[in-house]
Amino acid sequence: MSAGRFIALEGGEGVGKSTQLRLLAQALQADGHVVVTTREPGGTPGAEAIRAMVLANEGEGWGPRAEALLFAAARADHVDRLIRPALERGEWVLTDRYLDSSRAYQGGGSGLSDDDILALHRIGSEGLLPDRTILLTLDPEETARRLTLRDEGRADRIGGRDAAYHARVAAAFRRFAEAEPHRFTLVDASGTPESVHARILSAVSGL
Ligand SMILES: Nc1ncnc2c1ncn2[C@@H]1O[C@H](COP(=O)(O)OP(=O)(O)OP(=O)(O)O)[C@@H](O)[C@H]1O
Ligand SMILES: Cc1cn([C@H]2C[C@H](O)[C@@H](COP(=O)(O)O)O2)c(=O)[nH]c1=O
Repeated sequence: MSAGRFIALEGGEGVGKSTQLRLLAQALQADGHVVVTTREPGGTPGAEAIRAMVLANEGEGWGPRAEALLFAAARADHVDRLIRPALERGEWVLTDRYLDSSRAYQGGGSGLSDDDILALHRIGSEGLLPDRTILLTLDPEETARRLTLRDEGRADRIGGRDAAYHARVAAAFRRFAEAEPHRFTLVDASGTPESVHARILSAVSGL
């Protein structure tokens, strides 16, 4: 059996991660691979329950530390019950967000240290990292246009944070990608879904 591969799609709100995850899964399946598609927070019943708690607009929400712990707990369940078993079966796992979202949002956006986020990941998920992380980048104006068309002004608790928060998130993603080029590939998310898909295919061709 060939080894499984683990790919994460990352980036800010509405850059096209879910759209590209679907297209990549279809291409890999057409190539004969068994593909598991999933998302964070979520992917298992426990992690989806945490998703509902952290993203709901009702109630007073969570402080940055509680939020980071909840995302790490959701990830621990996701890794333990879905991601590792699929990789051990030799399947390809494609996830819409993973650890670098915690580093960018709870770290870059909310001010927790990167060391603390990585410590939670070591404890929760034994530090499991993707084979490749595709960071989709898009200018804020085009992102806003896509989100307005999709959401018509509705946003969840984190998506609804102000522009300065999301600018810090985007800057943090870029810093990580520049600091860890062996792990990240930056992909321009502008243009048609098909043209972005072609860039992603070339980014994963080495796998
Ligand atoms: N290349 C593209 N050009 C124009 N519109 C696009 C493109 N890719 C995706 N879209 C549209 O933009 C919106 C956001 O895309 P999508 O839901 O895939 O983004 P996302 O990054 O997964 O969002 P979120 O972070 O909220 O989960 C959707 O309405 C989608 O149809
Ligand atoms: C994994 C993860 C996610 N988030 C935030 C990012 C988004 O605002 C939501 C997820 O919803 P989407 O449909 O993927 O946009 O949660 C976060 O803050 N930290 C994380 O670790």
